[in-house]
Amino acid sequence: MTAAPKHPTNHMVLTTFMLPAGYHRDSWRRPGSRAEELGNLSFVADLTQMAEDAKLDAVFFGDIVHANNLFRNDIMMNGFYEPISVLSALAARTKNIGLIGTMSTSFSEPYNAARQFAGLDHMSGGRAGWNIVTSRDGFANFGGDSAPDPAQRYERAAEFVDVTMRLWDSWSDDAIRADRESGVWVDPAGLKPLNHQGRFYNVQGPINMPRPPQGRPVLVQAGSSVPGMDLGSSVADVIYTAQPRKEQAQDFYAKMRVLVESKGRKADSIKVVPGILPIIADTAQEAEELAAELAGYLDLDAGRRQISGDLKIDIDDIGFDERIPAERFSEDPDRGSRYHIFRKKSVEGQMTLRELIVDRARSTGHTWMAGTAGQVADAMIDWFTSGACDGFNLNSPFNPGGFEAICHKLVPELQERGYFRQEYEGTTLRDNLKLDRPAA
Ligand SMILES: Cc1cc2nc3c(=O)[nH]c(=O)nc-3n(C[C@H](O)[C@H](O)[C@H](O)COP(=O)(O)O)c2cc1C
Repeated sequence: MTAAPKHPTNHMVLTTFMLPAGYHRDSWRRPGSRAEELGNLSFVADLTQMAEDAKLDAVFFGDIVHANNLFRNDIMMNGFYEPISVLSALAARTKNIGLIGTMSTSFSEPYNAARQFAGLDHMSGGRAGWNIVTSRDGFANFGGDSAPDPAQRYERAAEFVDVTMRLWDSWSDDAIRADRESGVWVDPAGLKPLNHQGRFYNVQGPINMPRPPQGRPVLVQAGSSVPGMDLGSSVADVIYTAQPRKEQAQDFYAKMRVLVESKGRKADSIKVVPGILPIIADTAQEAEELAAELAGYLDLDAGRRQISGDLKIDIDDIGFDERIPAERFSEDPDRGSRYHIFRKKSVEGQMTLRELIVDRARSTGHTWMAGTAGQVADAMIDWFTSGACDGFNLNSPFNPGGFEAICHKLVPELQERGYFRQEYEGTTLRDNLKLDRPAA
C-alpha cells in the first residue's frame, strides 16, 4: 500500500516549457511575436518575470545540440538559449522561481555537470533543476555517428547520474568551517573522494564546490522507453511526459507510481507532470478562431516532411485530406512513445494528413485545448483530481501573448479555485515542490 504523503499536496505543480519562439510551430510569424529578439536576454527575462509573478514553480529550458530542424524551417526547439548560461543570467534577475535546464548525458561529463548545476544552485539560492536527457540526435557534432540504441544511452546515463549525485554528496553539509582563528576554511574530513571506476567514467572526486543548497538540484526526467522509465523511476524527482488523453495519463501515472515503489521509493517522492498546450481567449469561439489562425501560419509541405521524418514513413503520395494507410505504420514499441501517439491519432482517431500535421505542429503529442481560461482550468482540475497527474508543464502556444493569457488568466483561475498557490511557500525549488532535501 502507498504510504501517506509526508507533505500533503493540495495544489498543482506548474512549470513552463520556455520556448520563446512559441510551442506552436511557426507561431513566431504572428504579429507581435518578438521573433527578432530570439537569443536576447531581455525577451526571455520578460517571460520569466511573468512566470515568477504568476508564482509558477519553475521555468524549464529544453535543449538540443544540432541544427537539423532549421533545414526544414522549424525553429521551435532550436537552441537559441544554452540552458546553463541563460539560467545563470535569469538567476540574477529573479528571486523565487525554479530554474530547470536540460543537459545530455551523451555529450558532457559528470564532473562538469555536477559543477554546473551545483554552481547554478548556489548562485540562485537553491533553485536549480536538471532535466536529464540522453539525446536522439546531435552525435555527429561530438565525434560520433548516429545515436546508440536506447539501452546503451541509458546505461551511460544511469552511471552519469549516479556519479553526479555522488559528487554533490562528496562534501558533507557541515564541511565548511571558515574559522579565522585556526585558519581552517574546510574540514578535510568532510570531503569524500569517490574513486569511481565504472564502465563509462573514472572519477576520483571529490567535487571542488560545497554541497548545493538543495543537497542535490531537482532531477527531472522524461524517458518513456523501458530503460528511460527505469532511470526516471530510480532517480527523478519530477517526470515530464507527453500524454494526449486523460485515460492514457491515468495509466502512465499509475504505472510510474508502481515503478517508483518497486525501486524502494515512496510513490509520492516523484511528481508526474504532463505537458498541456492551452489556447486561451475570452470566449470559446474566439479560442477556436485563434487555434485556426495559428494553424494558418503552418507550411503544410514542411509539415508533411516533418511527419514523414518523425514517423520515418513515406507519405509523398498521400493527399492532405487523405489518411495514411494503417499498414504503413509499424507496431514496434521501440519506435518510441511519440511515434505511437501519432500512429494512434491517424489509425484510431482517423485524422487526415492535414489534421495530423496541424496536431503535430500544435502540441507534439501533448494534450491541447482551445477555450476560455475557465474551461481550460476545468480540464486541468479534472486531470489533477482523477489521478492523471500532479500538475502540468505549461506550453505557451505563442509568445508573448499566449503566455500572458496563461499567466494573467489561466493561473489566476486556478488560484481562485484553490488549486494553485497565491505565494511562494519556500525559498528553494524543493521547498516549493514539497520535495525532501536528500541527505548527503
Ligand atoms: C516535456 C519534455 C521535454 C523534453 N525535453 C527534451 C530536451 O530538451 N532535449 C532532448 O533531447 N529530449 C527532450 N525530451 C525527450 C526525452 O528526454 C525522451 O528522449 C523522450 O521522452 C523519449 O523517451 P526515451 O528517450 O526513453 O525513448 C523531452 C521530453 C518531454 C516529454
